[in-house]
Amino acid sequence: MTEGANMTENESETSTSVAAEPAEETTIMETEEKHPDQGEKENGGGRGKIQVQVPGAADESDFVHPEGGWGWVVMLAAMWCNGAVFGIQNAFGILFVSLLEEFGSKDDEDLRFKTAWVGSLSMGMIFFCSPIVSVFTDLLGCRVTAVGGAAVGLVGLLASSFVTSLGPMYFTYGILFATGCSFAYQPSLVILGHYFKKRLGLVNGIVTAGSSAFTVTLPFALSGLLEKVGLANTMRLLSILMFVLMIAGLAYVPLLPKPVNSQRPGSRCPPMSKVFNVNIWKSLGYRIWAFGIPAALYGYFVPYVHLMKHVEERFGKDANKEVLLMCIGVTSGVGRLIFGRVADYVHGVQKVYLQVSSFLVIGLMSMMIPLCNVFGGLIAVCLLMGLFDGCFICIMAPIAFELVGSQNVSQAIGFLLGMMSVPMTVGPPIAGFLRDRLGSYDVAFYLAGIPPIIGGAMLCLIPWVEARRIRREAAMKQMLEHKSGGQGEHDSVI
Ligand SMILES: N[C@@H](Cc1ccc(O)cc1)C(=O)O
Repeated sequence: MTEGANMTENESETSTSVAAEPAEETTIMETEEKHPDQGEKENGGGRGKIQVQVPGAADESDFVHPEGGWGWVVMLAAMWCNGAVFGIQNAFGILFVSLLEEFGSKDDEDLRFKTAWVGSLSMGMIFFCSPIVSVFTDLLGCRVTAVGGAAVGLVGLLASSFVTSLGPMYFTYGILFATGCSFAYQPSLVILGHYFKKRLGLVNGIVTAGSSAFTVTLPFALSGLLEKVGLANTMRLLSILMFVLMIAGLAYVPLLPKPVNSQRPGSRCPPMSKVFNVNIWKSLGYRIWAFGIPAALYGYFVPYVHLMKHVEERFGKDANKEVLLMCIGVTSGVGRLIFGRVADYVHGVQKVYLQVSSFLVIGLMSMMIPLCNVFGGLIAVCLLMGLFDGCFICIMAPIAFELVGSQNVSQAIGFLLGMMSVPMTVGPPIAGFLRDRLGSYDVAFYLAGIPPIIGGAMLCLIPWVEARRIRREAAMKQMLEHKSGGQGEHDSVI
């Protein structure tokens, strides 16, 4: 299906593209719970990141989305946001090498373990804050949240440039900068639903390609800068990206009317049931998914943090290591487009198998890293890793739709993002610890390949559980029909 172009009425109402939680002028649509098989029709292919936006139900039916105009400026601003936030995170491996050199002492036994915490805390915080950011976006609106978040991120990054040891860096880069990024990121996805309805899939695809574009270019820029101006000045220059992000946030002029049902009368807060939606937990399939995905991600951020250092150790300081990040960025972008489209042709909850295959390939590729003794091998590994990384990301929203139905999808994804923060945070320090103790990264990369395989195996239960649920529901329905039919006959006799 062409993005956006062939969306049905349903699809455009509940686009799969953006925002994890009901946010400003955004609420969960009060549509009827869809049968899991119907969900496929509504998910519109689910491009890009794994958030879902369901724009405000209030008067949205009367609201005509501009499908362009200022919306294109908003799209560019959101693209910048996606790129700046995840481009910097994805290129952490380059900063990591520099942090080791600048802050580390050769005799520190835990050098890589301690340094990896900086990047992994940062990546983890972005996800950890997700559910909280949704509430803020609800209360303060997209623009204030995004601009405020970018300002905090800017302060965090600038402060990091003045820091000369790891301790404060955990706070400035790992907490402050990342919290700001999280607050800037989520509204950038929510706001797209104010401007686009029919084209939301396409626009979201372009916006998420921002992360791939920055992942392709930033590593080269960072390496050049680190060499020429040093770590502190490089961070100061990176702050410019955050400054532009702040300005970009000003573009998020809200258009949708505030939904009447998203707040209690006389209160600025949404009702508790909107903040904590327990419906998602009723689906066993979702419960398996919400634990299987995080279980698969313990190794996810390990290559982003440690691959650059591993390449230096194996191929020497002059190896063109940035090319590897570039490969991941390129194929991840391509993967999002290809697999987003492939997902449209995969029936219902069977889409989970696409994610299972992604994890299998990502896991195997991670295990292949230590086996590559020629640089070309690593390039091949990174190309494949990126491709299936793109698949895993773009298939998230469609699967959430299948498992919990359109009205619960934003909560389902918001919670999942929060859960993902744990493996994202602990994976890289464990890999660093293994490298510190064992003298090479080999075991770390072998082990990083195991969680995706275990998590993937867990996900294989989902189609089976869902098929069983559908069978039971059908039997129940038949029984009820039978009963009410019998009742009718009885009544007529009387
Ligand atoms: N490497 C991923 C990081 C990521 C993973 C999951 C997400 O939901 C968002 C971002 C990217 O650049 O896009």
